[in-house]
Amino acid sequence: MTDSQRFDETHDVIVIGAGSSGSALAGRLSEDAGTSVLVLEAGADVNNWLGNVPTAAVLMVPTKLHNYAFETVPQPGLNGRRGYVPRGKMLGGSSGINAMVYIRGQREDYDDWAAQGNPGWGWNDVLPYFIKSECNDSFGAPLHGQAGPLKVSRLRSDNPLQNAWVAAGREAGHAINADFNGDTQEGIGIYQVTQDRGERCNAARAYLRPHLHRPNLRVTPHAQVQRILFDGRRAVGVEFTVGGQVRRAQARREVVLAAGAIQSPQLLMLSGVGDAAQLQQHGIEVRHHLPGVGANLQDHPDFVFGLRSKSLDSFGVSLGGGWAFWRAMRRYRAERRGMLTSNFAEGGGFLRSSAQQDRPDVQLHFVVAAVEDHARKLGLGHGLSCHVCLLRPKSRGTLTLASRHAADAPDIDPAFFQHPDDLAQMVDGFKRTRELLNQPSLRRHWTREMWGADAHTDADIEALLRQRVDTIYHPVGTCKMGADAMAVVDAELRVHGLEGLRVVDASIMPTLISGNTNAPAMMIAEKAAEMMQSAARRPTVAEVRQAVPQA
Ligand SMILES: Cc1cc2nc3c(=O)[nH]c(=O)nc-3n(C[C@H](O)[C@H](O)[C@H](O)COP(=O)(O)OP(=O)(O)OC[C@H]3O[C@@H](n4cnc5c(N)ncnc54)[C@H](O)[C@@H]3O)c2cc1C
Repeated sequence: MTDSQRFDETHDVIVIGAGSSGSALAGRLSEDAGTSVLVLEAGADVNNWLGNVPTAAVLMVPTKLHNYAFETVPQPGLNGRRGYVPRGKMLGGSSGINAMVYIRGQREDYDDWAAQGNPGWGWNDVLPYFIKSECNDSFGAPLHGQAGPLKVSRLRSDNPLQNAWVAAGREAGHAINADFNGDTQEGIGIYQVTQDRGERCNAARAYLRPHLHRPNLRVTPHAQVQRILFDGRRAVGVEFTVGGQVRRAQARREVVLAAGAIQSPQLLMLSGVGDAAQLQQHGIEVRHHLPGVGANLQDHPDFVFGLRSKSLDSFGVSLGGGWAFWRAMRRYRAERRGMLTSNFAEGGGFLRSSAQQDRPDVQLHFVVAAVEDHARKLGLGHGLSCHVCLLRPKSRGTLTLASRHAADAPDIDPAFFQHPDDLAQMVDGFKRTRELLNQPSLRRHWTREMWGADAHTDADIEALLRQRVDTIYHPVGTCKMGADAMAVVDAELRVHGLEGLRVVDASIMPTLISGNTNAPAMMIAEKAAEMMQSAARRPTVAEVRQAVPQA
């Protein structure tokens, strides 16, 4: 008996996961009334204050509320500590809990993808899809879009600490950058955010919810896909659980994995696609030996400076802070402005860690709150933070199965600091960031460094980094696009060696981009939607034969 028998429902395309990429893909594909699309999402539809008020993310990022809250395996480079890997579990996926920073990356990132054997993915190729996706309230042509579904706006938090950040950048000798997605990324400035008039604009709000009335679009929350079903080498559907029932849906044209960089490779492996030896260890029948599945995991290693502050413009636990928050709630209700619209990481920067770098290699996030251990540790008082992360790490990790069940976490190993250059570059980045934090305009807003104040020599700083570095939430690369033996998908995002199956999410990035990964995940989906639509319109071999009179 083949997998293709006994289906409960049939659609043209099945999209697994309604995160940043899955929502964008399904929204675009269903614009064609002739294409029926089923979206299966393991999480809920969080269309309430928790999903919409920007600051509410602080309740989800450190907890299991609409968040898988995974952990890494112990990291030898981090003194054996386990890292924290939050991932959104809802319509909108990780864009439902992220910091809303709108960044595309650097031109060279995408030109590198193309040079690695991925035609059609250079900067000039992908820019139109960023523009198509974007509705920017401040910047327009030629680099920005103002008619797309993703609302991108200036922050409405009106926090005076932003001025201190920019002034300190100037004092430290950095260029001031009004648009990190403009001609150049380098410099210090204030981030633009994916917000719609003061509310979070996650991928579901941008691409899915406005179209739920479409008869050809079915979105099923609380549906966890267990495996992809095959008929020979062709993906023909999926098996999923919803409301305690096991169901099977058939895909007439394609199954698309958009479950993100952690769960897309996991589901491929659970479906028998991956490294044969690893699958056999778990007793999984090998459908197709593809050793790159789960390899090539890359993530941004990140250090956070914690700064004690007395400023009531920062978030904190105090009597004065409580009063400020109360007033901010009233303002938010009336105007959708003020403190509650903060994305916390308001100030930004892209710097070269040293003169040897020919383009920015570290990114800063200046946070108007003291963040310790991903906000899992809360203390009394107020504070500020500054993240410094390495943009193009050389370490390569893996994602492997821990069990045969989709509901279990896989083993996530980003291999932080496995490559020695990463640590050395971060030491330089640390020093440049500390220099900036000590400029007079900013220095007057904080009283002391909360940890690491006595780290001055390179050896001290290295030890501090090993003690405290963790991810800044940008895992990619586990189903990498390419043409080499370790590639999982080709440049049209079709899984090598199989039919009717694509991967469309952050896992296909062959190398990590220089910045936050939400807008790129949507760009990937925008491009994939066009590729899938034109593939569907392409005549089959049989149609071509029929059209050409045979001699
Ligand atoms: C805390 C945090 C802060 C971040 N901050 C920023 C930021 O400020 N700016 C930025 O650009 N990027 C940020 N990012 C990163 C960015 O949000 C992600 O890179 C992006 O959302 C990834 O998109 P994706 O489509 O690949 O995966 P996701 O958006 O994670 O979507 C995957 C979806 O698949 C679903 N799924 C998984 N398994 C199954 C299954 N078996 N069956 C059905 N559904 C399944 C999940 O529930 C999820 O909804 C942040 C991420 C986090 C976690």
